[in-house]
Amino acid sequence: AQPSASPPLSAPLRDLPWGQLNFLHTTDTHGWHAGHLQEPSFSADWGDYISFAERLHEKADDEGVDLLLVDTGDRIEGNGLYDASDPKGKYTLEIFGEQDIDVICSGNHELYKANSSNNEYDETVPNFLGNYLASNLDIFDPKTGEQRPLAQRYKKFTTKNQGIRILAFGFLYDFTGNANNTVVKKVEDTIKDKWFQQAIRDRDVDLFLVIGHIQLRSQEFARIYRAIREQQWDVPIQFLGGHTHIRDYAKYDSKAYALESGRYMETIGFMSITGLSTGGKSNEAADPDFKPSASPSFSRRYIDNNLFSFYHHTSLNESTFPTEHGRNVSSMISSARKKLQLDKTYGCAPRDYWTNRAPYPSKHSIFSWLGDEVLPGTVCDPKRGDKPRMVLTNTGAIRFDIFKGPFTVDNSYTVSPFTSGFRYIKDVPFSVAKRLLQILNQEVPQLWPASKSFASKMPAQPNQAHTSHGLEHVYQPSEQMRLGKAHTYDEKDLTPGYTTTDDGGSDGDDTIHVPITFFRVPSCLESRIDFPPTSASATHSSDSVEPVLIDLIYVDFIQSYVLLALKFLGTDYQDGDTEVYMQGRDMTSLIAEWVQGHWDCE
Ligand SMILES: O=c1ccn([C@@H]2O[C@H](COP(=O)(O)O)[C@@H](O)[C@H]2O)c(=O)[nH]1
Ligand SMILES: [Zn+2]
Ligand SMILES: [Zn+2]
Repeated sequence: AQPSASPPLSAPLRDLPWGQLNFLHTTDTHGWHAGHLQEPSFSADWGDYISFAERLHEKADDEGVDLLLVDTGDRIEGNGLYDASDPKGKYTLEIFGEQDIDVICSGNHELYKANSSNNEYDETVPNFLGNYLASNLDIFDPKTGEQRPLAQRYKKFTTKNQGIRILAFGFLYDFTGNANNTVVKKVEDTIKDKWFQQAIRDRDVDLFLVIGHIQLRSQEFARIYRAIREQQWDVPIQFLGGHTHIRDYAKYDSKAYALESGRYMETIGFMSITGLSTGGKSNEAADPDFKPSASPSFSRRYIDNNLFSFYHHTSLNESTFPTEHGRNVSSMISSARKKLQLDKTYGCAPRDYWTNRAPYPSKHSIFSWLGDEVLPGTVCDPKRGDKPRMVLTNTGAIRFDIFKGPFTVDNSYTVSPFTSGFRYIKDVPFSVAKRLLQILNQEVPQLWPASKSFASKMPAQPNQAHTSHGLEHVYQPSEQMRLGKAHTYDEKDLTPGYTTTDDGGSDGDDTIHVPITFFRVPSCLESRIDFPPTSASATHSSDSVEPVLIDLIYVDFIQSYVLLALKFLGTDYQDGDTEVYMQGRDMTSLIAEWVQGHWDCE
């Protein structure tokens, strides 16, 4: 990380619970490999993570235990470092590939576009050859057109220090939104495959490791768990998941646990197991009394991704912590950011706008801002003029918050990275269109943003007033932090942050925080534009009369759901009735345009 983003917080920390076998886990990094420039809690970059992993490897080797690195996908889409380059991923593929990852798999985001899955096949798989697993994922080879596994289905290996024999799989949930150059086989079908059934019958295994871009409390993981347990009732199983962007830890049985490690480089998951058998390098040979424990112990820690945490967990400091390799990767990141001009400012936000930290609708809700200001100010296709129109978007199209202050090129991608354009159906009866939102919000959970699941883990507080909890502290280093002074623990000095409750209790987070309040948001929102006013003085859409016909505009990502909802309402619109609206525009460019026109920096 750059010095300006260095150690942010002098907060009380829980130590890492080291064991015989240890994991560092990342998931859903979505291009945030430069870390969070506006939030010190998450300000370490991928280079710092490389230093961290190298230092922990040294520690593991000193102690004679093992450390494995895992990544469970969604490495792309969500940050200028990936999305602003042409082609996308020009810098991040190489930056990410610098980390030495032992087991890795694909997320859904690698597969939305043929271009990005081909990148996996041509670059990421060869870079992690032998470690990239694709248990239920095929690709049509871009050169031959032949359908092939994206990577090997599973791997068996023995750990370096303890000699633990591990059989590992790498799954993706039953994703259906992929481009037509890949094939995702349903988990329930894959586990019937001969290769899988043979693999799980292997008796010379000390641990099954199932990594997946799959949430922990899902049918997919439950099916894999049951399939393994049908053959091996007693062998420990470690699951490492992702996709829902949350911190979570689930107990399937006393020898089977699962960890999910958040999103956007906010969290480095740490998992440890002690009491495993070590058939690969028999401890029994070295110690005739050695017995694997009847019930191994599992433990987890969610590390806030910042240097303060990294220094603490390595017992090192600013001068002793970074490795040459880590430093070089941090330089690669800052040079890529410069080339992409990610710090160029479009304007300055007058206040914070939250995805889930403010209720919707409200002054601080990013969705209120989008629906009330951005869309009305930007959605107009010259070929349709100022016809009354209604815009529908899924809230999942908005991925991150806006902080008060400079709004940069980078922020335009962190808020909305997707290249989905807009489409429309002309002259839809308003009597039908006005009923769409309610149907979309009730019937289409697939449209929910990942953060919806995040919010749904929190106690529902739909009517609770937004409390800022002094959020300024999260991204404004205190005097003591800047001076690097030691800090005595005192509750009133705690900073707001993640306070996770999971199947292990509420002691999983490394940094002790005061909680942040999260609010649920609907799946979709609508914006009504240029509706006929009731009187000459009317300025708000709520002061308008109902038009008879409107142009129904939506982001093309939700087209199939919009058409389905229209069918449900008794109409018969087909794909052929839809047309492109505002050719070449997407949410990223609309937001950038609106900010440039409305948010001055004084
Ligand atoms: O073009 C797109 C692609 C995705 N979305 C939204 O993202 C989630 C999936 O993201 P995860 O990181 O895998 O959770 C999807 O449900 C949509 O809400 C989008 O809006 N447009
Ligand atoms: Zn994701
Ligand atoms: Zn995902």
